[in-house]
Amino acid sequence: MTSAMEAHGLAKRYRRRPGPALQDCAFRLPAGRVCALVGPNGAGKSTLLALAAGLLRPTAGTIRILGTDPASARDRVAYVAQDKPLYPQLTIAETLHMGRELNPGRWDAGTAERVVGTLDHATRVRALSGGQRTRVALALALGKRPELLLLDEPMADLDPLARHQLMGTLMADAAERGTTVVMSSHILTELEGACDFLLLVDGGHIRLGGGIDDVLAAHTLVTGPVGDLAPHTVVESRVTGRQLTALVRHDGPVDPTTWHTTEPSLEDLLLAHLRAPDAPALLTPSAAPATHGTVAA
Ligand SMILES: Nc1ncnc2c1ncn2[C@@H]1O[C@H](COP(=O)(O)OP(=O)(O)OP(=O)(O)O)[C@@H](O)[C@H]1O
Repeated sequence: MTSAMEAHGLAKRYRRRPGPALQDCAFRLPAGRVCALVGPNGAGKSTLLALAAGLLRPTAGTIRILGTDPASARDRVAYVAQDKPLYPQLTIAETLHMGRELNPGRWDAGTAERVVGTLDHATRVRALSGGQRTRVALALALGKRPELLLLDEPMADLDPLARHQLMGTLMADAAERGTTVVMSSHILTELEGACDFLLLVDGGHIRLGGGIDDVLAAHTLVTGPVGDLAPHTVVESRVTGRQLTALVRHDGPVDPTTWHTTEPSLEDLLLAHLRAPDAPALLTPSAAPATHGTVAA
């Protein structure tokens, strides 16, 4: 399957920042997936999205977008940055007109209008609330009919109803067109139902990558007496009295006579990894980049 995004040894260092914001990132996002990009504040999520959009250049390594370099893919990619840059003096109608002019042959006026919803098209962008601006920025992005949609905390300033409605529009549109979506967010409930792929970035590194079902299936929540969990890899463990609770990456079945096991939720998985920064990284096969000399089909 073709890759929407593929990184090898990707690093980004900012001039006024002592350490790199991203370091040694290698992963692959297959085309057609809806990817949750998660990680704590300052992890490097926005940096990764800006590199993918071609707005930043890597300090080291490469990032390929839709099989080419980010600058060459720009027509096929839409990016909604956290600060949603729009022209404040334009009206909504003029902004949508600009979208049509900038995307000849691609522009989907119907989708853009649907995302704008009931907002008065004569209103200037500077008179819109933060959430209303988000609508207009998303309308520009979806109207472009991108093959890859990069969204940096897109729903953060929307009210719950608008968020629910816009997520519905976004996901229906992506499913219909087979758009690849990468969406960063701190709201796990927002991501859990919508996304089928996961990238966890922490401290500038990719900690987890792969189909959400595959990543979850690689882990087990274990409770039982304090003891040795070998040969399983313990991501995080806590002891309360004589009881041990652990998230493990299992190596074969976990002994049911000693341990009580349950499947972790996405939240269990992410929190355990964030609390245990030294746990080894995991990329499932679908997230592993092509090795040198092979080409991802
Ligand atoms: N233009 C810049 N100059 C210097 N340092 C920067 C710049 N942009 C980001 N950084 C730093 O790079 C690191 C990664 O930032 P980034 O914005 O990518 O994180 P993030 O995961 O998107 O965070 P958040 O969840 O808070 O939005 C942070 O330590 C940040 O301070």
